[in-house]
Amino acid sequence: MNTTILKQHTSAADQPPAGNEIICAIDNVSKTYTGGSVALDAVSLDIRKGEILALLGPNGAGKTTLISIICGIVNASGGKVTVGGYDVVDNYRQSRGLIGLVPQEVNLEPFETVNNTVTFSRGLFGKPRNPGTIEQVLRKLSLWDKRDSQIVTLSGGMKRRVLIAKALSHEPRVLFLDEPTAGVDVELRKDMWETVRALQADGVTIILTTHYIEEAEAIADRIGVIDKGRLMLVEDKATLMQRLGTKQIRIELQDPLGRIPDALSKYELEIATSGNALIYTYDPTGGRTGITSLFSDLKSAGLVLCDVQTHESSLEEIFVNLIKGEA
Ligand SMILES: Nc1ncnc2c1ncn2[C@@H]1O[C@H](COP(=O)(O)OP(=O)(O)OP(=O)(O)O)[C@@H](O)[C@H]1O
Repeated sequence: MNTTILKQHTSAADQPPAGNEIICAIDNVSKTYTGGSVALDAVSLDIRKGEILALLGPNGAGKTTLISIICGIVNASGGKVTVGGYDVVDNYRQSRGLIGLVPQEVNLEPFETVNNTVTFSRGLFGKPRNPGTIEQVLRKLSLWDKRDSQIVTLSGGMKRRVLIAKALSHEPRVLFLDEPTAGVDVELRKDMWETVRALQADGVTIILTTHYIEEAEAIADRIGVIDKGRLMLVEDKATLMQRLGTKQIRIELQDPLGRIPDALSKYELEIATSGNALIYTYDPTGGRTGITSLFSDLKSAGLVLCDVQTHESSLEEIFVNLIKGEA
């Protein structure tokens, strides 16, 4: 999978519209590790209550560092973060209590039972025992039938769900998933996406980091792109795809074409490698698409069509085009 590298890009559209409740505010956060490695450079981002935000970026971009600062595991070199209005440094206990963190690594006690594992995590947050809440969490993650099973007996997918159950055991309002599907097969990935959507339906705000553009495309409401410690872009997925996406029509021809006839030069047309098809690219947001006149001009030019297919840009194509455009 290609990773993405974008130049700085911010606009009024990046800011949440007024009236949206902010659950986590990240203001001008930087991090330089001992030894001089700059992991984050002036990152500002408001996370909206109830959204699924995907932070997309290549290896070493700074995603884990950002999550670790929000969770109070790593200290920022500069800037400020609040969760539910609590400063993550000055009011660590209150802010951390609102956060569930699902780490990248599966770090479970192999011979402990599912129920004990999740119950123990709740205790770490100083919350009183509440078997009813633990039952709800386990049922939500389809682990109730496995509550008395040892971790070692579970499949990889179930172990990942136990990690989520642990993170939800103290009833947080915000859930961070750090690379939830790194290295897992397609089926498990889709299973994880369903789990994430179900949690959102229950009112949990979800922030996930990923290398996979298709993952962001599949489940995120908003997408942030981090590269080399900078937040390059953050925007609603639908707006992003509409704003930057193009549509294409592939027109299969009865007879191969050597060059585009002069009468058609005003259209953005390419000849497909075989010569048996024309590709017409247009902006779906621009009002007039030019399709009607194109078809009429194709006919006047004596071209006989066999088939027509449409194609819309995927998020990956949008990013690749952006990179090409900025290069
Ligand atoms: N404890 C540390 N000490 C020094 N440098 C670190 C430390 N942790 C991370 N870094 C550096 O900070 C940068 C950002 O790393 P980070 O792990 O936040 O990126 P990431 O986007 O989460 O990457 P990945 O997808 O590989 O997990 C990298 O250059 C990394 O080498």
